[in-house]
Amino acid sequence: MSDPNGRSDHAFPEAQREGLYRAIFERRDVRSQFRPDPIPPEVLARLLEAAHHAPSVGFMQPWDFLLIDSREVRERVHDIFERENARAAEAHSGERGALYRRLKLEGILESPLNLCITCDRERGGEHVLGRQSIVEMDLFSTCLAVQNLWLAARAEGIGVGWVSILDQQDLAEVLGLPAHVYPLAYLCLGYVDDFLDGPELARAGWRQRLPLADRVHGNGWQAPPADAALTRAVDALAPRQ
Ligand SMILES: Cc1cc2c(cc1C)N(C[C@H](O)[C@H](O)[C@H](O)COP(=O)(O)O)c1[nH]c(=O)[nH]c(=O)c1N2
Repeated sequence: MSDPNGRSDHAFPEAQREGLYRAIFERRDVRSQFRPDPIPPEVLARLLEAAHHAPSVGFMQPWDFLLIDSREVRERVHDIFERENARAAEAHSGERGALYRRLKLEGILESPLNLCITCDRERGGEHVLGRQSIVEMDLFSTCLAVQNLWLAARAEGIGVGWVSILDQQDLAEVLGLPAHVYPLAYLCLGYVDDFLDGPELARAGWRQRLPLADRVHGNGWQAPPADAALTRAVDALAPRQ
C-alpha cells in the first residue's frame, strides 16, 4: 500500500531515510585522509555485521573477512601495489600519464587497518540456488558485502579505500589463501581528517560522473520506456556531483 506521493506503508521515517541517502551520496573512496587512530572493536564489529547481512546468491554467504593489522603484511601488499601500479602507469602517456602518476591510489600503510574480503568459490557445495546459470554470482554477492561495509563505515565516520591495483596471485600468496578462495576486495580502513565532497578522480580531472539520464533505458537497450513520464522523472533528477 502507498500514499498519494508514492510513500509505502513500510517506508522508514524521513530522518532515517535521509541518513541512508546521506551515507550513499557522501561515501567516498579514501586514499590519503587517514588518521592513525585505531577503530574500536565494537565499531569494527558493526561494520562486519553490516557486511555479513548483504544479500547473496542462494544465501551462499561466500565471504570471509581478513583483518590485516600487521605492518609486515601491509608492507608486502604495498610492494605488490607498487609493482602493479608502475605497470598500470605504462598504459598512459603524455599529460594523461603525468596525471596518472600524480594520483594517490592507495592508503595501505597510512590506514590503521587493511581488510581483505574474499569469496570462497566452493562454499555452499556444487548446486547453489541461483548460481547454475551465471557462475560469477558468488563474486557479485561478495561485492554487495563490500558496499554494505562501505556505507556503514561512512555512517560511522570511517573512511574506506578499495585498492585493486594488485596482482591477485601475489596477494593470495601473501595472505595464504587456499586456491578456491578469491581475494575480491582489498580495503584500507580508518578514521579520516575529512571526507572530500566529491570523487577524488573527478576533482583531479581524471573522469567525471556520467549523467544519470543517459544511463536509463526502457524495454531494451536504448529503447524508450513504455511510460514516458518515467523518463521525464529521471531527466528531472538534479545531477549529483
Ligand atoms: C571495484 C573497485 C575497485 C577500485 C575502486 C572502486 C571499486 C568499486 N576504487 C575507487 C574508485 O576510484 C572510486 O570509487 C571512484 O573514483 C568514485 O569515487 P567515490 O568512491 O565516489 O569517492 C579505487 N580507487 C583507488 O584509488 N585505487 C584503486 O585501486 C581502486 N580500485
